[in-house]
Amino acid sequence: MPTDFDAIVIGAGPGGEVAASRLLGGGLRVALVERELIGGECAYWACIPSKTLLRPPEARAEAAGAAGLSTPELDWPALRDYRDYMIRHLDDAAQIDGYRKQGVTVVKGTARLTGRGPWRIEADGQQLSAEHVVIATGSQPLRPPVDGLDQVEVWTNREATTLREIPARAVMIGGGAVGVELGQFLARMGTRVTLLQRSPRLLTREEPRLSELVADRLRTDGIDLRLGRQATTARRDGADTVVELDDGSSVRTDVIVLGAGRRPHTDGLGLDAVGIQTNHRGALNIDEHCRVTSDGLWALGDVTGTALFTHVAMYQARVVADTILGKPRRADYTAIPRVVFAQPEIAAVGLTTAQAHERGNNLATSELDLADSIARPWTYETKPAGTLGLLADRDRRVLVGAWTTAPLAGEWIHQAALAIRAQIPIDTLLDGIAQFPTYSEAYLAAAERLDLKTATPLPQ
Ligand SMILES: Cc1cc2nc3c(=O)[nH]c(=O)nc-3n(C[C@H](O)[C@H](O)[C@H](O)COP(=O)(O)OP(=O)(O)OC[C@H]3O[C@@H](n4cnc5c(N)ncnc54)[C@H](O)[C@@H]3O)c2cc1C
Ligand SMILES: NC(=O)c1ccc[n+]([C@@H]2O[C@H](COP(=O)([O-])OP(=O)(O)OC[C@H]3O[C@@H](n4cnc5c(N)ncnc54)[C@H](O)[C@@H]3O)[C@@H](O)[C@H]2O)c1
Repeated sequence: MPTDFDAIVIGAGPGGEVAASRLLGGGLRVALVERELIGGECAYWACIPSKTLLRPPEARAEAAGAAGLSTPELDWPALRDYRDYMIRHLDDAAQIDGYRKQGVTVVKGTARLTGRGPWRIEADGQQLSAEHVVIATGSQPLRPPVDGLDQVEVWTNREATTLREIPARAVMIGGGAVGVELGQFLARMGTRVTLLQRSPRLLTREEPRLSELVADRLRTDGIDLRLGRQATTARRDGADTVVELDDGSSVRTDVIVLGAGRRPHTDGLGLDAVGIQTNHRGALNIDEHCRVTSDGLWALGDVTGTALFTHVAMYQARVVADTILGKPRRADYTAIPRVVFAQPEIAAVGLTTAQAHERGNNLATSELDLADSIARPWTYETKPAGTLGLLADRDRRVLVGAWTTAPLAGEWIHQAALAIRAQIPIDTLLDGIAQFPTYSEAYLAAAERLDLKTATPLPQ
């Protein structure tokens, strides 16, 4: 049966955009359906504005820490203007125009699946059919179960990243990447921040030692960290919001900022109508080619719940497009870098110690205080900070994990990412030559500390 398109991509975040562009490049007839803005959460309310906002306070702290420099002033209106420029003033007219000129049919509206064999969708009053449908609808913020949350001022990542004025006080709920980045940003802009983290440590998916170092950093920034704590209720008291915690204490604030995780976005997609179910986390199950079904339904990015990063969404989009275009490839999620853009940067890749033990690695670990071991921290700042941890498998003599918090860590973590993904022998790393004086020299120093001979007992 003839179809309107070869492929319809639902959702124009970073994942959907890469899929649409690659499928178009492969000569297919492509429709891109977006209910809000072309560019998705990442471009307007997540990665781009948050990293734009974080850079000036980072540069300011770096200047203050470099010899002979005085602390530059932060100019909030100028930073806010640049943030607005970076998020295109929430206007995607140029993007729509660009796609249409390239030959993509752009439909602005909420897409709903209405049938299969061939796939049919409805969006903006139009019925479209295609051989392939790619679902790239992203995720939405979780609202924690706090009584009275609807009665007080609450910011999700959207309000927080498009903020116009810096609040005097904020209660941040969640100590993951969003909580650490936005919490530090607000604190450095002068907000009195209280951060509530349900777990006993920050960044729960990372090495506990890294969580400890990050907590110390945030406390130095003046953030009141409440670990192992949750809000139970929130209420108004005059101009204040009062947040009550599960230990009986309370905090007065101007705003509550949510960074308590996200859930896959499948509401209203019409999955039931075509017999598709989500898994227990609300995500779409996919196979190694990112197929939801074998008859042309695909999914990628946050909606798959794989690892909620833009680089993962774009990687899956490349896997989907190549497979549709007849060059099948399997997604391999080994060694995805995980960077939190705090100051100093926090970066990790591969397995944590607990994960490595679970997988039966014969594990060797090392931890390096960068200032004790290499020169770059001292030429970089007067009070050098930074730590690198390595995890290696003794039997295979390869790295299986790395974590660090240090200046520019988001850049040089990629050496560990490549070493882990390509299983580069430790002996090659031990024979490596890094430019002097750079942070990259830390890898040799940390690798030399790995005890690759004796077995470590498994934790009890
Ligand atoms: C504050 C914050 C900061 C972040 N910073 C980073 C970072 O620095 N680096 C990083 O890698 N990741 C970061 N992330 C995560 C990153 O934003 C996501 O992983 C990424 O946006 C996922 O891309 P996606 O294409 O899957 O979905 P999205 O970017 O969420 O895009 C999905 C699109 O689908 C549309 N849509 C949904 N349903 C429908 C429908 N039925 N019909 C039509 N359109 C629909 C939505 O409107 C949206 O535009 C951050 C997240 C947050 C919250
Ligand atoms: N730099 C980056 O790449 C970057 C930046 C921001 C976000 N992200 C992505 O966005 C996703 C969402 O980030 P996130 O930080 O919102 O989620 P997250 O799942 O990483 O962390 C949420 C944290 O909130 C805590 N929490 C949950 N409910 C709570 C409650 N009621 N009270 C107190 N604490 C509570 C959890 O224990 C958890 O540690 C992440 O998966 C991350 O990959 C990436």
